[in-house]
Amino acid sequence: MDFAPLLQCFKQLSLNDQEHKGMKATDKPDRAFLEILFAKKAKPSLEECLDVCSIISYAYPPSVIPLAHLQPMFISDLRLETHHHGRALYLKTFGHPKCVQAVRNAVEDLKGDVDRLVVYNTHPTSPAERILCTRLLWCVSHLLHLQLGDERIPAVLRPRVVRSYEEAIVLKAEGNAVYGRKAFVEAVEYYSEALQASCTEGKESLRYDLYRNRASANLLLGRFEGALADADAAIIPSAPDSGVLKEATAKLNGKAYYRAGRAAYALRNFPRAAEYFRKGEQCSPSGDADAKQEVKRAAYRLEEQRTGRYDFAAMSEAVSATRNNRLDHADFTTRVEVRDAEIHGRGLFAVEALKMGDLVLCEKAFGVVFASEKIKALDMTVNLNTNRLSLATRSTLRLNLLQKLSHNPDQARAYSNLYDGGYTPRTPPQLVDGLTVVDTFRAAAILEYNVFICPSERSSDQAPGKNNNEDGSGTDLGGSIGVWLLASYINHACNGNATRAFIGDMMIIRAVRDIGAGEEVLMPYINQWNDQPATLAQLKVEWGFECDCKFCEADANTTKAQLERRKAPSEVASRFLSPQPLPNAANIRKAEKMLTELKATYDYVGSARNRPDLALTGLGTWLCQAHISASSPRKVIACANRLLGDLGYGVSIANNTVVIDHASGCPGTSAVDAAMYAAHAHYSLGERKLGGHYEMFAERLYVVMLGEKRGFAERYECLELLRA
Ligand SMILES: C[S@@+](CC[C@H](N)C(=O)[O-])C[C@H]1O[C@@H](n2cnc3c(N)ncnc32)[C@H](O)[C@@H]1O
Repeated sequence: MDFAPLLQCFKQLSLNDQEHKGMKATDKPDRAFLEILFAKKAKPSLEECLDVCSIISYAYPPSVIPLAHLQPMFISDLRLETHHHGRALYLKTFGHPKCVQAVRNAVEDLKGDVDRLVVYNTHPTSPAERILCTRLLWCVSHLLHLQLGDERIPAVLRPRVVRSYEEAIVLKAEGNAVYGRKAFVEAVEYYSEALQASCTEGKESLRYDLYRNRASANLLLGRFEGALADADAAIIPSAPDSGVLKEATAKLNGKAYYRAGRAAYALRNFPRAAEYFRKGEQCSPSGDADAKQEVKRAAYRLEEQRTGRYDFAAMSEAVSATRNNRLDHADFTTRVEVRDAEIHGRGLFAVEALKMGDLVLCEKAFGVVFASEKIKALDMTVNLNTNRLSLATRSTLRLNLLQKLSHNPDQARAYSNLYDGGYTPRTPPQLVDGLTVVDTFRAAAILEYNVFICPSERSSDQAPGKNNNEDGSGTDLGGSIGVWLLASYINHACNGNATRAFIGDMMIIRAVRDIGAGEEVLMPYINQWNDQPATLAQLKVEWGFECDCKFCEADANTTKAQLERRKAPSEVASRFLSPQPLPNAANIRKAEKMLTELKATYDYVGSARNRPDLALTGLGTWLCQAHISASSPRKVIACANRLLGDLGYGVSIANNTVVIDHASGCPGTSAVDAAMYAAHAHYSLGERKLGGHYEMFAERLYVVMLGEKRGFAERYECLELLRA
């Protein structure tokens, strides 16, 4: 579908709006109208319903000036299409919030003037009440939500400030009540208010309770950095030496350590998590069972992190058994590091020598949205800055990430280090008035250069040989999609030395050939290496660069006359293969002739010179299969070796040993198939050792491409009989 006209239309609308820049709005709603519009149970208006598209407007930098230094302003000062830099607008909501794409409510300012406030970039699953509820006060510059007791609230709007210990107790009880109803955002607010109040000397136990409770609510909201800080603050440093009080303190500390451990675990700080869980375990005389379990779990993660040893079969099984593709595993990153790259900006480099098939990196998604997940429809996002339009999953991922970043400043900083396509100005995430200010425009730009498409469950589900759009490459229109922080530093090469596969939200990157210590890790962003024009066009459009790898260089050196000569035999071969012809002698002769003609149009196929086209590998594969049908194992072996050669894998056999040089191979199902045809032909001739060498190579390549062995035995089951 061509979205260009739609995009153009949005751009034009935005330009039209610019004509009113600096003017005062003349069509402001009055209070009576707003009271009806935001009455309890009021239906969304037609205008609100038509707002089915989120528009990322022309970018402007976020406000990073603390509230104390902003000049107050009023609704009457607002001007159309104008960013009121350096100003703050204090508003109080007075309607019932509605959530239609964005969250809306009626607001009034200090003079009693009214208007509608619409907040975008909220998560689609957050109820409107959480975002613009009636008991909140807002300052609008960037949106800063002020607690009721906040002294920055102008006196006229300021509600009574809770100061006494007794009031703090009431607030804590209210917090607990809303927590019980799973209203965790509100619970955090109550606990925070109570914390402002409960500063009375000698009442510290209330503070510990409040921090501990807030840690729990923050944990459930995914605000892990806040949860960790709260849980830390909830740890009671000194306890009486003995007696009931000692026991009670240990119990409370056990809870605090447990929550701190869970937050650290969620932040993937496994050593720290393990430490907290261990301390939690020690708080109970018989050893807390939950904490014990968590100590064990953290130990597994530490082991994965240290050794890179994962039980991929079990991970894959877990995805099927639980239907949960968000896996609980650590990252393995010790074999690589980020450095300045020759090709472009930063890249990822091997810090030790790696062999073909070795794990380069295994990483859990920083953020991911699976197509299979029920997404409350956010239909479309149009980015006027990058001229891109994204659908369901990508829009949801953007909102998820914004939530994660704005509540976890350290994670926001890690995300903000990723490539942003040269976005300016580069405002780093920073804490202003206790909030992490995230430049949402830049965050969206970063997303566009760093997303990977992933399969719904795992790479091995894909039917091998099919170039379906679930291989972690290419453009998506609503498919599963995610961001992997470290993998994002990997630069592209069509003939890269690594490739990626997925199990759930874990990205598994393996070496497709040996990689020297200090060598840059490169992988193809798009895996359709046999369609060069499409690949290059996509790289240009999506990632903004032209590839100059060895393949592309060879392609660029291919003359027009050569391409012209290749066109006809390539088309003839494609027609011959679709539908697959009968494997009789006449067709075999025909295929051999076509293959010779096609190969004559290449200077040199394989060995990283020219990428072999689909017709060529198709003919090679068909010939192997035809000779299997004709029970001609020697011919199968010859054809399989030729196909492997055309794919860049040099095969040599000496002293009853097969050596496959994979230094310049094009990894793919065709190569795995070819090796397996050769393996089974040798088995059928009783040459078990030679067959075994081919099979080992095939299996290794299969795991490189799909991340695990699952499906390998089934795929080659029919050939298996020959080995017996
Ligand atoms: C996911 S980032 C890779 C990391 C990036 N080089 C960095 O400095 O953070 C993707 C961007 O890297 C650049 N890039 C990747 N591979 C490249 C290549 N082969 N040639 C030129 N630029 C490349 C492009 O600008 C692309 O949009």
